[in-house]
Amino acid sequence: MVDYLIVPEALDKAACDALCAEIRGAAGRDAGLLGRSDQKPAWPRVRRSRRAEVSAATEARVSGLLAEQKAALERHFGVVLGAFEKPQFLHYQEGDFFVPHQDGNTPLIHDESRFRKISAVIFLNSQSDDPLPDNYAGGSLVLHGPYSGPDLRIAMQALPGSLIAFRSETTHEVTPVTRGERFSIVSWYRGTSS
Ligand SMILES: O=C(O)CCC(=O)C(=O)O
Ligand SMILES: [Fe+2]
Repeated sequence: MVDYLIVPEALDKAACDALCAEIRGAAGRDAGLLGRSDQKPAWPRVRRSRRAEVSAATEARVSGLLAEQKAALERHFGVVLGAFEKPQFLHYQEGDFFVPHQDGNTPLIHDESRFRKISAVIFLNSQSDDPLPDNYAGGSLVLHGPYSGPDLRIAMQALPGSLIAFRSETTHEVTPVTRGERFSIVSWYRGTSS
């Protein structure tokens, strides 16, 4: 079993469309690992996507939304959460991907990521095999089963505006985008001790 929560329509369609347009037009750079900018060259075999620099107003709006969701996530996962990290605004183009990984909260890696308890992803546009200019194919967010059921794979349905939350130690990946552009927002809620 994989423990995850779907919050439908955390953002409405108009807000999603505006965010996609802003991300597409914003300056950006390769998204590093752990959001670090000191990894040069980028890690093209592990992850390929662009992290956009959106306006302060947009970032504040999304941070407000993440703050609003905190209580529901605490209830669902049975954890007490502290602050969340600065949201990242991601743009994947054809061929972009993120290999299977964990975002944090694993005992093996003693870095900043150990403070992450819950990962949140907000989808901003739709995945569909029916080609339309604002949707994409491929680019599935897939959650992997735990040690007790490692073969399990759960592909999340990308409905614009829905927020997906899962424990940060859950292995997950973004499969390569095969058509179009994919837009998402990610952030991580930390525990209370950091
Ligand atoms: O873009 C996504 O759907 C998820 C990205 C991700 O897994 C990450 O940034 O850690
Ligand atoms: Fe991730």
